[in-house]
Amino acid sequence: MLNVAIVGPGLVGGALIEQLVAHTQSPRFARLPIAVVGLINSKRMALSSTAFTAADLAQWQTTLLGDSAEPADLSRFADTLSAVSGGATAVVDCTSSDAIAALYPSWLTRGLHVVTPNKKGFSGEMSLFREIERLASSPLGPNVYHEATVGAGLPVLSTLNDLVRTGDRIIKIEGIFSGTLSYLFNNFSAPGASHSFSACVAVAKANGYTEPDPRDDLNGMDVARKVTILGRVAGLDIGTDTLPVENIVPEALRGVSTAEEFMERLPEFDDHFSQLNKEALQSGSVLRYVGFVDGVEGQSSVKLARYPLDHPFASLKGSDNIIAFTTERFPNPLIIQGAGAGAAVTAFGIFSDLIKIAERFGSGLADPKF
Ligand SMILES: NC(=O)C1=CN([C@@H]2O[C@H](COP(=O)(O)OP(=O)(O)OC[C@H]3O[C@@H](n4cnc5c(N)ncnc54)[C@H](OP(=O)(O)O)[C@@H]3O)[C@@H](O)[C@H]2O)C=CC1
Ligand SMILES: N[C@@H](CC=O)C(=O)O
Ligand code: NA
Repeated sequence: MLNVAIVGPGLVGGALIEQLVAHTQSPRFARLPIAVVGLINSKRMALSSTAFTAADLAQWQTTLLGDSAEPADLSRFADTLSAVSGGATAVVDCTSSDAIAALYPSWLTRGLHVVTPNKKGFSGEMSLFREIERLASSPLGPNVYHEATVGAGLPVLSTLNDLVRTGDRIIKIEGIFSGTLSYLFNNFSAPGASHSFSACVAVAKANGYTEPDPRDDLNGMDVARKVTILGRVAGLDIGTDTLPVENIVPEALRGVSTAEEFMERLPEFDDHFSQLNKEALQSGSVLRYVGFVDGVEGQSSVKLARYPLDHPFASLKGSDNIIAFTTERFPNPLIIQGAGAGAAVTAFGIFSDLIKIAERFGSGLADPKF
């Protein structure tokens, strides 16, 4: 049995719970049993010594967290999880919190596996990244998987890891790494497109593509974090503090205090973005927000660029990401493309990581008991 505890069940964590419930109810997956044993948000927590029932999980907001009398206490949450006997236990961090990412070493030290779509632990302080890597490197010790941190559920990090571990040399990785910015520019910057910039941002937010605070997408930091993660997995000493990052948030909007105020005031700047777009279209190009990992010259960057209409980046659809790996073995790049944001595809990436752990550690083991 693989026991799963979810920190921060929001949009993505909620979709994961739905997928896990469908899994537990399907006889096809009986060989890979997964049980949800804990949930915690910033206010409350719920833990079960025998795994939550599918009926309770179907209404987790009310039945499990809403009705729980237990205040959130991350330290007691981890203590209880590490006392589970029977099976392996994975903590899934579905927050975007730096403070939660800083707890991964303590969870790993207690033998808890970590799976997460949260980019902070892998793109923040290099010392934290290295500590996580060190603790996850012991052959029989706990695992860390974070496929959903880049390209949501697309198999980007598993592919990169396989290239690196089999001795290929990464020359460059370039692409469109943000579902939000892909959706935004695919719909805003195309011949004949008539949507305003702010309206496209509002739809990306409503579709669940943006970060909890959409300024993290528009200021380039979300893409910078992904470029950092790719670079570090490829073995580069790279960080968001030194990476050149183009922030497309207009100067006058950078100081607003809340995400709500930012969204309210964004339409004031539609003319500014229309002008940028007009200039690109007049030169036979479209605008696309791109990231670039340079494995050779150390010139990685994140920026808004113009691409001619016949370039593959110019014809992307929806929230698609496109990631092109140029390596010694793949001088014509190995390309991965598909939806790079949204709750269901992100939860799929987390779930597929959990299945890897269940295959290695969980099957055939006893049911959970605290
Ligand atoms: N949306 C997408 O397409 C993708 C998202 N991701 C990543 O997935 C993660 C989750 O995103 P999303 O689901 O949209 O975010 P949400 O804001 O919907 O959910 C985040 C949850 O985290 C909880 N939380 C915040 N701080 C804490 C804390 N200190 N302790 C416990 N719980 C906490 C919040 O709880 P409360 O309500 O109590 O504050 C909330 O339920 C982010 O890291 C994001 O970058 C990655 C790939 C794609
Ligand atoms: N906000 C991000 C979500 C996934 O990482 C994006 O738009 O790509
Ligand atoms: Na991915």
